[in-house]
Amino acid sequence: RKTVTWKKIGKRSVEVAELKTAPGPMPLPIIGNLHNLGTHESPFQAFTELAKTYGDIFSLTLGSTPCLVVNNLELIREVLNQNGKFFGGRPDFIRFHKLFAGDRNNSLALCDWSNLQTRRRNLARRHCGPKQHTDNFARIGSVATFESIELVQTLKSIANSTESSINLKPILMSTAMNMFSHYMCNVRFEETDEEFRKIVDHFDEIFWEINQGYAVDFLPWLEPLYKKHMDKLSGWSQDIRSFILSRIVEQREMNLDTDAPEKDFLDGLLRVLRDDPTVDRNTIIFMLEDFLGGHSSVGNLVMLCLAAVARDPEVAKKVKAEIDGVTKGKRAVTLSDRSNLPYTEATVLECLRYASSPIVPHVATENAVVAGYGVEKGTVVFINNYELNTSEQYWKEPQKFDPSRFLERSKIRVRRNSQCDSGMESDSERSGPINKASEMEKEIVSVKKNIPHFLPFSIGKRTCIGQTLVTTMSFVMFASIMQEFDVAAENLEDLRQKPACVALPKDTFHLYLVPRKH
Ligand code: HEM
Repeated sequence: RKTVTWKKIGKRSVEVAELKTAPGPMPLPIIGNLHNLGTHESPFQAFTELAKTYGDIFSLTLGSTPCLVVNNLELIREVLNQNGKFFGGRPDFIRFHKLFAGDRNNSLALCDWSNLQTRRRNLARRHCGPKQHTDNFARIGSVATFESIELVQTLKSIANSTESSINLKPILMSTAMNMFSHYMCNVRFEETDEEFRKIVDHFDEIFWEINQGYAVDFLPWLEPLYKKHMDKLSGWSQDIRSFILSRIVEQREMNLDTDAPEKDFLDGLLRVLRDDPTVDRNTIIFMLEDFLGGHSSVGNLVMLCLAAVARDPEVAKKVKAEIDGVTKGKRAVTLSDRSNLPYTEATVLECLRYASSPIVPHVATENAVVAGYGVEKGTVVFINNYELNTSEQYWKEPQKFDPSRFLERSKIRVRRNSQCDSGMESDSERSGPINKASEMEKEIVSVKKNIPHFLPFSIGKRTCIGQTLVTTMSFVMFASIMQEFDVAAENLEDLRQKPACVALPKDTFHLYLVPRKH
Protein backbone atom coordinates (compact mmCIF):
# COMPACT_ATOMS: atom_id res chain seq x y z
CA ARG A 1 0.00 0.00 0.00
CA LYS A 2 1.28 3.45 -0.84
CA THR A 3 2.09 5.99 1.83
CA VAL A 4 0.66 9.46 2.36
CA THR A 5 2.51 12.63 3.24
CA TRP A 6 0.74 14.36 6.08
CA LYS A 7 1.56 17.79 7.44
CA LYS A 8 1.04 17.92 11.16
CA ILE A 9 0.71 21.61 12.05
CA GLY A 10 1.36 21.88 15.76
CA LYS A 11 1.90 25.03 17.83
CA ARG A 12 5.57 25.35 17.06
CA SER A 13 6.70 22.94 14.42
CA VAL A 14 5.58 21.55 11.12
CA GLU A 15 6.33 17.91 10.89
CA VAL A 16 6.00 15.77 7.79
CA ALA A 17 5.22 12.14 8.41
CA GLU A 18 5.07 9.23 6.04
CA LEU A 19 2.04 7.24 7.07
CA LYS A 20 0.72 3.96 5.77
CA THR A 21 -2.85 3.86 4.46
CA ALA A 22 -5.19 1.39 6.17
CA PRO A 23 -4.99 -2.23 4.94
CA GLY A 24 -7.58 -3.63 2.56
CA PRO A 25 -8.23 -6.12 -0.23
CA MET A 26 -6.11 -5.91 -3.36
CA PRO A 27 -7.86 -3.86 -6.07
CA LEU A 28 -8.34 -5.24 -9.61
CA PRO A 29 -7.40 -3.18 -12.65
CA ILE A 30 -10.13 -0.73 -13.79
CA ILE A 31 -12.89 -1.72 -11.33
CA GLY A 32 -10.71 -1.69 -8.21
CA ASN A 33 -12.63 -3.37 -5.36
CA LEU A 34 -16.14 -2.92 -6.77
CA HIS A 35 -16.43 -6.71 -7.07
CA ASN A 36 -15.92 -7.00 -3.28
CA LEU A 37 -19.14 -5.01 -2.75
CA GLY A 38 -21.25 -7.04 -5.15
CA THR A 39 -21.19 -10.03 -2.80
CA HIS A 40 -24.08 -8.72 -0.69
CA GLU A 41 -27.43 -7.06 -1.26
CA SER A 42 -26.11 -3.83 0.29
CA PRO A 43 -22.52 -2.53 0.17
CA PHE A 44 -22.82 -1.86 3.91
CA GLN A 45 -23.25 -5.60 4.54
CA ALA A 46 -20.14 -6.15 2.44
CA PHE A 47 -18.26 -3.57 4.59
CA THR A 48 -19.23 -5.47 7.74
CA GLU A 49 -18.01 -8.71 6.17
CA LEU A 50 -14.72 -7.20 4.98
CA ALA A 51 -14.08 -5.78 8.46
CA LYS A 52 -13.85 -9.37 9.74
CA THR A 53 -10.75 -9.82 7.59
CA TYR A 54 -9.18 -6.34 7.52
CA GLY A 55 -10.30 -4.83 10.83
CA ASP A 56 -12.61 -1.96 11.70
CA ILE A 57 -10.78 0.49 9.47
CA PHE A 58 -9.83 -0.54 5.96
CA SER A 59 -9.09 0.88 2.52
CA LEU A 60 -10.80 0.12 -0.77
CA THR A 61 -10.31 1.45 -4.27
CA LEU A 62 -13.61 1.84 -6.10
CA GLY A 63 -12.89 2.35 -9.78
CA SER A 64 -9.84 4.53 -9.30
CA THR A 65 -11.15 6.42 -6.23
CA PRO A 66 -9.42 5.77 -2.90
CA CYS A 67 -11.96 4.98 -0.17
CA LEU A 68 -11.82 4.41 3.56
CA VAL A 69 -14.40 2.45 5.56
CA VAL A 70 -14.82 2.94 9.31
CA ASN A 71 -16.81 0.37 11.23
CA ASN A 72 -16.93 1.17 14.92
CA LEU A 73 -18.15 3.99 17.13
CA GLU A 74 -14.72 5.15 18.22
CA LEU A 75 -13.48 5.45 14.63
CA ILE A 76 -16.70 7.08 13.45
CA ARG A 77 -16.27 9.71 16.17
CA GLU A 78 -12.66 10.18 15.18
CA VAL A 79 -13.69 10.89 11.58
CA LEU A 80 -16.84 12.95 12.14
CA ASN A 81 -16.10 14.73 15.42
CA GLN A 82 -12.38 15.04 16.11
CA ASN A 83 -11.41 15.32 12.42
CA GLY A 84 -14.70 16.66 11.04
CA LYS A 85 -13.01 19.68 9.45
CA PHE A 86 -10.91 17.43 7.21
CA PHE A 87 -13.89 15.36 6.06
CA GLY A 88 -16.51 17.94 5.03
CA GLY A 89 -16.60 17.05 1.32
CA ARG A 90 -19.05 14.85 -0.58
CA PRO A 91 -18.38 12.46 -3.47
CA ASP A 92 -18.47 13.84 -6.99
CA PHE A 93 -21.06 11.41 -8.42
CA ILE A 94 -22.54 12.39 -11.80
CA ARG A 95 -26.00 11.49 -10.47
CA PHE A 96 -25.69 14.12 -7.74
CA HIS A 97 -24.97 16.82 -10.35
CA LYS A 98 -27.93 15.69 -12.49
CA LEU A 99 -30.32 16.05 -9.57
CA PHE A 100 -29.31 19.65 -8.92
CA ALA A 101 -29.28 21.37 -12.32
CA GLY A 102 -25.75 20.24 -13.19
CA ASP A 103 -24.09 21.26 -9.91
CA ARG A 104 -24.33 19.20 -6.73
CA ASN A 105 -23.16 22.27 -4.76
CA ASN A 106 -26.72 23.58 -5.21
CA SER A 107 -27.79 20.87 -2.76
CA LEU A 108 -27.38 21.14 1.01
CA ALA A 109 -26.75 17.45 1.51
CA LEU A 110 -24.56 16.73 -1.53
CA CYS A 111 -22.37 19.86 -1.66
CA ASP A 112 -18.84 20.23 -0.38
CA TRP A 113 -18.43 22.23 2.80
CA SER A 114 -18.21 25.99 2.18
CA ASN A 115 -19.13 29.36 3.72
CA LEU A 116 -22.34 29.26 1.70
CA GLN A 117 -23.15 25.91 3.33
CA THR A 118 -22.64 27.37 6.82
CA ARG A 119 -25.02 30.20 5.95
CA ARG A 120 -27.60 27.88 4.41
CA ARG A 121 -27.51 25.60 7.45
CA ASN A 122 -27.96 28.55 9.82
CA LEU A 123 -30.79 29.92 7.75
CA ALA A 124 -32.58 26.59 7.73
CA ARG A 125 -32.05 25.69 11.37
CA ARG A 126 -34.62 27.98 12.97
CA HIS A 127 -37.46 26.64 10.85
CA CYS A 128 -36.35 23.13 10.00
CA GLY A 129 -34.75 22.20 13.31
CA PRO A 130 -36.66 24.21 15.93
CA LYS A 131 -36.05 23.54 19.62
CA GLN A 132 -38.81 22.19 21.82
CA HIS A 133 -40.99 24.86 23.47
CA THR A 134 -40.54 27.31 20.57
CA ASP A 135 -43.44 28.62 18.47
CA ASN A 136 -42.10 26.83 15.41
CA PHE A 137 -42.01 23.51 17.27
CA ALA A 138 -45.62 24.00 18.36
CA ARG A 139 -46.56 24.80 14.77
CA ILE A 140 -45.00 21.52 13.56
CA GLY A 141 -47.32 19.79 16.04
CA SER A 142 -50.47 21.58 14.91
CA VAL A 143 -49.71 21.09 11.21
CA ALA A 144 -48.90 17.40 11.75
CA THR A 145 -52.20 16.83 13.59
CA PHE A 146 -54.23 18.79 11.02
CA GLU A 147 -52.79 16.79 8.11
CA SER A 148 -53.13 13.49 9.97
CA ILE A 149 -56.82 14.14 10.61
CA GLU A 150 -57.27 14.76 6.87
CA LEU A 151 -55.33 11.56 6.16
CA VAL A 152 -57.45 9.46 8.51
CA GLN A 153 -60.63 10.75 6.86
CA THR A 154 -59.33 9.86 3.40
CA LEU A 155 -58.24 6.43 4.59
CA LYS A 156 -61.57 5.76 6.28
CA SER A 157 -63.48 6.49 3.11
CA ILE A 158 -61.16 4.22 1.11
CA ALA A 159 -61.21 1.43 3.70
CA ASN A 160 -65.01 1.55 3.91
CA SER A 161 -65.37 1.30 0.15
CA THR A 162 -63.14 -1.72 -0.46
CA GLU A 163 -62.27 -5.09 0.98
CA SER A 164 -58.99 -5.21 -0.88
CA SER A 165 -55.60 -4.10 0.32
CA ILE A 166 -54.77 -0.42 -0.28
CA ASN A 167 -51.93 1.15 -2.23
CA LEU A 168 -51.07 3.27 0.78
CA LYS A 169 -47.70 4.71 -0.11
CA PRO A 170 -48.78 7.49 -2.53
CA ILE A 171 -51.40 8.63 -0.01
CA LEU A 172 -48.84 8.81 2.83
CA MET A 173 -46.40 10.63 0.55
CA SER A 174 -49.00 13.30 -0.29
CA THR A 175 -49.80 13.74 3.39
CA ALA A 176 -46.11 14.08 4.23
CA MET A 177 -45.64 16.64 1.43
CA ASN A 178 -48.63 18.61 2.69
CA MET A 179 -47.18 18.52 6.22
CA PHE A 180 -43.95 20.00 4.89
CA SER A 181 -45.44 22.56 2.47
CA HIS A 182 -48.06 23.57 5.02
CA TYR A 183 -45.45 24.04 7.74
CA MET A 184 -42.69 25.63 5.61
CA CYS A 185 -44.75 27.63 3.12
CA ASN A 186 -48.32 27.78 4.46
CA VAL A 187 -49.56 26.07 1.27
CA ARG A 188 -51.32 22.72 0.97
CA PHE A 189 -52.57 20.83 -2.04
CA GLU A 190 -55.57 18.65 -2.82
CA GLU A 191 -55.06 14.95 -3.43
CA THR A 192 -56.92 15.45 -6.74
CA ASP A 193 -54.35 18.00 -7.97
CA GLU A 194 -52.63 16.09 -10.80
CA GLU A 195 -49.55 18.31 -10.87
CA PHE A 196 -49.07 17.93 -7.12
CA ARG A 197 -49.41 14.14 -7.37
CA LYS A 198 -46.81 14.02 -10.14
CA ILE A 199 -44.33 16.06 -8.08
CA VAL A 200 -44.84 13.89 -5.00
CA ASP A 201 -44.10 10.82 -7.18
CA HIS A 202 -40.96 12.45 -8.58
CA PHE A 203 -39.72 13.25 -5.08
CA ASP A 204 -40.32 9.65 -4.06
CA GLU A 205 -38.43 8.32 -7.10
CA ILE A 206 -35.52 10.65 -6.25
CA PHE A 207 -35.50 9.55 -2.60
CA TRP A 208 -35.19 5.92 -3.69
CA GLU A 209 -32.54 6.89 -6.23
CA ILE A 210 -30.42 8.76 -3.69
CA ASN A 211 -30.47 5.70 -1.46
CA GLN A 212 -29.01 3.47 -4.20
CA GLY A 213 -25.45 3.00 -5.40
CA TYR A 214 -24.44 2.44 -9.03
CA ALA A 215 -21.22 1.32 -10.75
CA VAL A 216 -21.26 4.60 -12.74
CA ASP A 217 -20.70 6.50 -9.47
CA PHE A 218 -17.13 5.19 -9.47
CA LEU A 219 -16.74 4.38 -13.16
CA PRO A 220 -17.84 7.68 -14.74
CA TRP A 221 -16.85 6.52 -18.24
CA LEU A 222 -19.96 4.28 -18.09
CA GLU A 223 -22.11 7.43 -18.30
CA PRO A 224 -23.22 6.92 -21.94
CA LEU A 225 -24.80 3.62 -20.87
CA TYR A 226 -26.80 5.44 -18.20
CA LYS A 227 -27.93 8.30 -20.46
CA LYS A 228 -31.64 7.44 -20.24
CA HIS A 229 -31.45 7.11 -16.48
CA MET A 230 -29.56 10.39 -16.06
CA ASP A 231 -32.02 12.23 -18.34
CA LYS A 232 -34.85 10.91 -16.17
CA LEU A 233 -33.19 12.31 -13.03
CA SER A 234 -32.69 15.74 -14.61
CA GLY A 235 -36.29 15.72 -15.86
CA TRP A 236 -37.74 14.89 -12.42
CA SER A 237 -35.81 17.60 -10.68
CA GLN A 238 -36.62 20.21 -13.36
CA ASP A 239 -40.35 19.45 -12.98
CA ILE A 240 -40.01 19.80 -9.21
CA ARG A 241 -38.30 23.17 -9.45
CA SER A 242 -40.87 24.61 -11.86
CA PHE A 243 -43.64 23.43 -9.52
CA ILE A 244 -41.98 25.05 -6.51
CA LEU A 245 -41.47 28.25 -8.47
CA SER A 246 -44.94 28.57 -9.99
CA ARG A 247 -47.13 27.02 -7.31
CA ILE A 248 -45.30 28.15 -4.18
CA VAL A 249 -42.71 30.94 -4.58
CA GLU A 250 -44.44 33.13 -7.19
CA GLN A 251 -47.76 32.84 -5.37
CA ARG A 252 -46.14 34.14 -2.20
CA GLU A 253 -44.16 36.88 -3.93
CA MET A 254 -47.42 38.29 -5.23
CA ASN A 255 -48.73 38.61 -1.66
CA LEU A 256 -45.54 39.25 0.29
CA ASP A 257 -46.14 41.44 3.32
CA THR A 258 -42.68 42.53 4.38
CA ASP A 259 -43.91 44.50 7.41
CA ALA A 260 -45.71 41.57 9.04
CA PRO A 261 -43.76 39.21 11.32
CA GLU A 262 -41.98 36.35 9.52
CA LYS A 263 -44.55 33.62 9.26
CA ASP A 264 -42.68 30.62 7.88
CA PHE A 265 -39.50 29.27 6.25
CA LEU A 266 -40.49 30.67 2.84
CA ASP A 267 -40.99 34.12 4.33
CA GLY A 268 -37.55 33.88 5.97
CA LEU A 269 -35.93 32.87 2.66
CA LEU A 270 -37.63 35.67 0.69
CA ARG A 271 -36.54 38.25 3.24
CA VAL A 272 -32.92 37.12 2.95
CA LEU A 273 -33.24 37.39 -0.81
CA ARG A 274 -34.57 40.94 -0.48
CA ASP A 275 -32.01 42.10 2.10
CA ASP A 276 -28.82 40.36 1.01
CA PRO A 277 -27.55 41.11 -2.50
CA THR A 278 -25.08 38.20 -2.30
CA VAL A 279 -27.92 35.65 -2.16
CA ASP A 280 -29.47 34.73 -5.48
CA ARG A 281 -32.94 33.46 -6.26
CA ASN A 282 -31.73 30.02 -7.32
CA THR A 283 -30.22 29.43 -3.86
CA ILE A 284 -33.67 29.95 -2.38
CA ILE A 285 -35.39 27.62 -4.86
CA PHE A 286 -32.79 24.88 -4.32
CA MET A 287 -33.09 25.20 -0.54
CA LEU A 288 -36.83 24.83 -0.76
CA GLU A 289 -36.42 21.83 -3.04
CA ASP A 290 -34.06 20.21 -0.54
CA PHE A 291 -36.22 20.84 2.50
CA LEU A 292 -39.61 20.12 0.94
CA GLY A 293 -37.99 16.98 -0.47
CA GLY A 294 -37.40 15.85 3.12
CA HIS A 295 -41.08 14.81 3.22
CA SER A 296 -40.21 11.67 1.23
CA SER A 297 -38.20 10.37 4.16
CA VAL A 298 -41.21 10.83 6.47
CA GLY A 299 -43.62 9.04 4.10
CA ASN A 300 -41.18 6.16 3.61
CA LEU A 301 -40.47 5.89 7.33
CA VAL A 302 -44.18 5.73 8.20
CA MET A 303 -44.62 2.99 5.56
CA LEU A 304 -41.83 1.05 7.30
CA CYS A 305 -43.52 1.57 10.68
CA LEU A 306 -46.81 0.22 9.29
CA ALA A 307 -44.99 -2.75 7.76
CA ALA A 308 -43.42 -3.42 11.17
CA VAL A 309 -46.79 -3.53 12.98
CA ALA A 310 -48.33 -5.62 10.19
CA ARG A 311 -45.47 -8.09 10.69
CA ASP A 312 -45.67 -8.09 14.46
CA PRO A 313 -49.18 -8.09 16.02
CA GLU A 314 -47.74 -7.91 19.56
CA VAL A 315 -46.04 -4.60 18.80
CA ALA A 316 -49.25 -3.35 17.14
CA LYS A 317 -51.29 -4.31 20.21
CA LYS A 318 -48.98 -2.42 22.57
CA VAL A 319 -48.94 0.70 20.38
CA LYS A 320 -52.76 0.73 20.16
CA ALA A 321 -53.23 0.11 23.88
CA GLU A 322 -50.86 2.95 24.71
CA ILE A 323 -52.60 5.39 22.35
CA ASP A 324 -56.08 4.38 23.58
CA GLY A 325 -54.94 4.85 27.18
CA VAL A 326 -53.98 8.45 26.47
CA THR A 327 -56.67 9.59 24.04
CA LYS A 328 -59.47 7.35 25.41
CA GLY A 329 -60.56 7.08 21.76
CA LYS A 330 -62.09 10.54 22.05
CA ARG A 331 -59.59 12.86 20.40
CA ALA A 332 -56.81 12.88 17.82
CA VAL A 333 -53.20 12.22 18.82
CA THR A 334 -51.06 15.35 19.09
CA LEU A 335 -47.35 15.99 19.34
CA SER A 336 -47.73 16.93 23.00
CA ASP A 337 -48.84 13.34 23.69
CA ARG A 338 -45.39 12.10 22.73
CA SER A 339 -43.96 11.94 26.24
CA ASN A 340 -46.99 9.85 27.29
CA LEU A 341 -46.62 7.49 24.33
CA PRO A 342 -43.06 6.19 24.81
CA TYR A 343 -43.70 2.77 23.23
CA THR A 344 -45.16 4.40 20.10
CA GLU A 345 -42.20 6.76 19.82
CA ALA A 346 -39.83 3.85 20.45
CA THR A 347 -41.47 1.94 17.58
CA VAL A 348 -40.55 4.75 15.19
CA LEU A 349 -36.96 4.73 16.53
CA GLU A 350 -36.74 0.95 16.22
CA CYS A 351 -37.84 1.31 12.58
CA LEU A 352 -35.01 3.78 12.04
CA ARG A 353 -32.53 1.34 13.62
CA TYR A 354 -33.95 -1.66 11.75
CA ALA A 355 -33.86 0.15 8.39
CA SER A 356 -30.42 1.59 9.15
CA SER A 357 -30.37 4.53 6.79
CA PRO A 358 -26.87 4.98 5.38
CA ILE A 359 -24.90 8.11 6.15
CA VAL A 360 -24.10 10.10 2.99
CA PRO A 361 -20.40 9.41 2.26
CA HIS A 362 -17.91 12.08 3.31
CA VAL A 363 -14.76 13.05 1.40
CA ALA A 364 -11.38 14.12 2.79
CA THR A 365 -10.81 17.74 1.75
CA GLU A 366 -7.13 17.56 2.80
CA ASN A 367 -4.65 14.92 3.86
CA ALA A 368 -5.56 13.62 7.30
CA VAL A 369 -4.91 10.85 9.81
CA VAL A 370 -7.39 8.36 11.25
CA ALA A 371 -6.30 5.76 13.81
CA GLY A 372 -2.70 6.40 12.80
CA TYR A 373 -3.35 5.69 9.11
CA GLY A 374 -2.83 8.32 6.43
CA VAL A 375 -5.90 9.42 4.48
CA GLU A 376 -5.24 11.14 1.19
CA LYS A 377 -7.18 14.25 0.13
CA GLY A 378 -10.05 13.11 -2.14
CA THR A 379 -10.60 9.81 -0.29
CA VAL A 380 -14.29 8.87 0.00
CA VAL A 381 -15.08 7.87 3.59
CA PHE A 382 -17.90 5.42 4.25
CA ILE A 383 -19.36 5.49 7.75
CA ASN A 384 -20.71 2.01 8.40
CA ASN A 385 -23.60 2.77 10.72
CA TYR A 386 -25.28 -0.45 9.50
CA GLU A 387 -22.68 -2.14 11.70
CA LEU A 388 -23.60 0.19 14.61
CA ASN A 389 -27.28 -0.69 14.17
CA THR A 390 -26.97 -4.44 13.75
CA SER A 391 -23.98 -5.62 15.73
CA GLU A 392 -24.31 -7.78 18.85
CA GLN A 393 -21.54 -5.65 20.27
CA TYR A 394 -24.10 -2.83 20.64
CA TRP A 395 -27.55 -4.46 20.85
CA LYS A 396 -29.11 -7.52 22.46
CA GLU A 397 -30.67 -9.69 19.72
CA PRO A 398 -30.14 -7.01 17.04
CA GLN A 399 -32.04 -9.01 14.39
CA LYS A 400 -35.21 -8.83 16.51
CA PHE A 401 -37.65 -5.94 16.03
CA ASP A 402 -38.11 -4.77 19.60
CA PRO A 403 -39.12 -1.16 20.37
CA SER A 404 -38.65 -1.74 24.10
CA ARG A 405 -34.87 -1.59 23.62
CA PHE A 406 -35.35 2.18 23.39
CA LEU A 407 -37.23 2.40 26.70
CA GLU A 408 -36.03 2.86 30.24
CA ARG A 409 -37.76 2.80 33.59
CA SER A 410 -36.98 5.41 36.15
CA LYS A 411 -38.41 6.58 39.44
CA ILE A 412 -39.52 10.13 39.96
CA ARG A 413 -40.88 11.81 43.06
CA VAL A 414 -44.30 13.32 42.54
CA ARG A 415 -46.37 15.49 44.88
CA ARG A 416 -49.89 14.45 45.47
CA ASN A 417 -52.75 15.58 47.58
CA SER A 418 -54.03 12.60 49.58
CA GLN A 419 -57.63 13.89 49.67
CA CYS A 420 -57.99 14.23 45.91
CA ASP A 421 -56.18 11.07 44.98
CA SER A 422 -58.44 8.11 44.39
CA GLY A 423 -55.53 5.60 44.46
CA MET A 424 -54.40 3.53 47.44
CA GLU A 425 -52.60 5.51 50.10
CA SER A 426 -49.37 4.40 51.67
CA ASP A 427 -49.10 4.11 55.47
CA SER A 428 -46.95 7.20 55.77
CA GLU A 429 -49.47 9.26 53.84
CA ARG A 430 -52.38 8.02 55.89
CA SER A 431 -50.72 9.09 59.09
CA GLY A 432 -50.19 12.69 57.83
CA PRO A 433 -52.66 15.59 58.05
CA ILE A 434 -55.51 15.02 55.59
CA ASN A 435 -54.98 18.05 53.35
CA LYS A 436 -51.22 18.09 53.28
CA ALA A 437 -49.69 17.44 49.85
CA SER A 438 -47.27 14.53 50.19
CA GLU A 439 -44.56 13.10 48.01
CA MET A 440 -44.57 9.62 46.54
CA GLU A 441 -42.29 7.69 44.23
CA LYS A 442 -43.69 6.83 40.85
CA GLU A 443 -42.15 4.58 38.21
CA ILE A 444 -42.27 6.00 34.73
CA VAL A 445 -41.30 4.58 31.37
CA SER A 446 -39.63 6.93 28.93
CA VAL A 447 -37.60 6.86 25.76
CA LYS A 448 -33.85 6.62 26.44
CA LYS A 449 -32.35 10.04 25.96
CA ASN A 450 -28.98 9.13 24.64
CA ILE A 451 -27.75 5.92 23.10
CA PRO A 452 -24.18 6.72 22.01
CA HIS A 453 -24.09 4.11 19.22
CA PHE A 454 -27.50 5.03 17.76
CA LEU A 455 -26.67 7.68 15.16
CA PRO A 456 -29.39 7.64 12.50
CA PHE A 457 -28.84 11.34 11.82
CA SER A 458 -25.05 11.15 12.10
CA ILE A 459 -22.81 13.42 14.19
CA GLY A 460 -20.44 16.29 13.53
CA LYS A 461 -20.72 19.34 11.36
CA ARG A 462 -22.73 17.73 8.55
CA THR A 463 -25.30 16.16 10.84
CA CYS A 464 -28.89 16.01 9.53
CA ILE A 465 -30.84 19.27 9.85
CA GLY A 466 -34.21 17.58 9.39
CA GLN A 467 -34.23 15.28 12.43
CA THR A 468 -36.81 17.26 14.41
CA LEU A 469 -39.16 17.33 11.43
CA VAL A 470 -38.72 13.59 10.84
CA THR A 471 -39.21 12.43 14.40
CA THR A 472 -42.19 14.70 15.12
CA MET A 473 -44.11 14.34 11.89
CA SER A 474 -43.64 10.60 11.49
CA PHE A 475 -44.67 10.10 15.13
CA VAL A 476 -47.97 11.99 14.68
CA MET A 477 -48.77 10.37 11.32
CA PHE A 478 -47.99 6.83 12.49
CA ALA A 479 -49.85 7.21 15.81
CA SER A 480 -52.91 8.71 14.06
CA ILE A 481 -53.16 5.73 11.70
CA MET A 482 -52.67 3.24 14.55
CA GLN A 483 -55.36 4.96 16.59
CA GLU A 484 -57.95 4.40 13.86
CA PHE A 485 -56.96 1.23 11.98
CA ASP A 486 -55.81 -2.34 12.35
CA VAL A 487 -53.02 -2.84 9.84
CA ALA A 488 -52.35 -6.12 8.07
CA ALA A 489 -50.53 -7.49 5.05
CA GLU A 490 -51.75 -9.97 2.46
CA ASN A 491 -48.43 -11.72 2.46
CA LEU A 492 -45.70 -11.07 5.04
CA GLU A 493 -43.06 -11.92 2.44
CA ASP A 494 -44.04 -8.76 0.53
CA LEU A 495 -42.93 -6.61 3.46
CA ARG A 496 -39.27 -7.40 3.01
CA GLN A 497 -37.04 -4.32 3.19
CA LYS A 498 -33.70 -3.79 1.51
CA PRO A 499 -30.98 -3.86 4.19
CA ALA A 500 -29.31 -0.56 5.12
CA CYS A 501 -31.99 1.46 3.36
CA VAL A 502 -34.76 3.67 4.73
CA ALA A 503 -36.39 3.96 1.27
CA LEU A 504 -38.96 1.71 -0.35
CA PRO A 505 -39.47 1.67 -4.12
CA LYS A 506 -42.19 4.06 -5.34
CA ASP A 507 -44.39 1.08 -6.23
CA THR A 508 -44.36 -1.11 -3.19
CA PHE A 509 -46.50 -3.45 -1.05
CA HIS A 510 -50.15 -2.72 -0.33
CA LEU A 511 -51.65 -3.01 3.16
CA TYR A 512 -55.07 -3.77 4.60
CA LEU A 513 -56.55 -1.10 6.83
CA VAL A 514 -59.52 -2.12 8.95
CA PRO A 515 -61.23 0.73 10.83
CA ARG A 516 -61.12 0.05 14.58
CA LYS A 517 -64.21 0.17 16.75
CA HIS A 518 -63.68 2.43 19.76
C1 HEM B 1 -35.65 9.18 7.93
C2 HEM B 1 -35.30 10.43 7.85
C3 HEM B 1 -33.91 10.98 7.77
C4 HEM B 1 -32.72 10.37 8.08
C5 HEM B 1 -32.50 8.96 8.62
C6 HEM B 1 -31.69 11.33 7.81
C7 HEM B 1 -30.35 11.11 8.00
C8 HEM B 1 -29.36 11.94 7.54
C9 HEM B 1 -27.96 11.61 7.52
C10 HEM B 1 -27.37 10.32 8.03
C11 HEM B 1 -27.31 12.67 6.98
C12 HEM B 1 -25.81 12.75 6.68
C13 HEM B 1 -25.04 13.31 7.81
C14 HEM B 1 -23.57 13.22 7.52
O1 HEM B 1 -23.18 13.29 6.37
O2 HEM B 1 -22.77 13.03 8.46
C15 HEM B 1 -28.28 13.67 6.67
C16 HEM B 1 -27.98 14.90 6.13
C17 HEM B 1 -28.92 15.86 5.87
N1 HEM B 1 -30.26 15.79 6.12
FE1 HEM B 1 -31.24 14.20 6.81
N2 HEM B 1 -32.24 12.49 7.36
C18 HEM B 1 -33.60 12.33 7.32
C19 HEM B 1 -34.53 13.29 6.95
C20 HEM B 1 -34.24 14.59 6.64
C21 HEM B 1 -35.22 15.63 6.43
C22 HEM B 1 -36.71 15.47 6.60
C23 HEM B 1 -34.54 16.76 6.09
C24 HEM B 1 -35.04 18.14 5.78
C25 HEM B 1 -36.22 18.57 5.95
C26 HEM B 1 -33.14 16.44 6.10
C27 HEM B 1 -32.15 17.33 5.80
C28 HEM B 1 -30.82 16.97 5.73
C29 HEM B 1 -29.80 17.86 5.20
C30 HEM B 1 -30.00 19.27 4.66
C31 HEM B 1 -28.60 17.16 5.30
C32 HEM B 1 -27.23 17.63 4.86
C33 HEM B 1 -26.50 18.33 5.95
C34 HEM B 1 -25.11 18.69 5.47
O3 HEM B 1 -24.55 17.94 4.69
O4 HEM B 1 -24.57 19.71 5.90
N3 HEM B 1 -33.00 15.11 6.45
N4 HEM B 1 -29.52 13.21 7.02
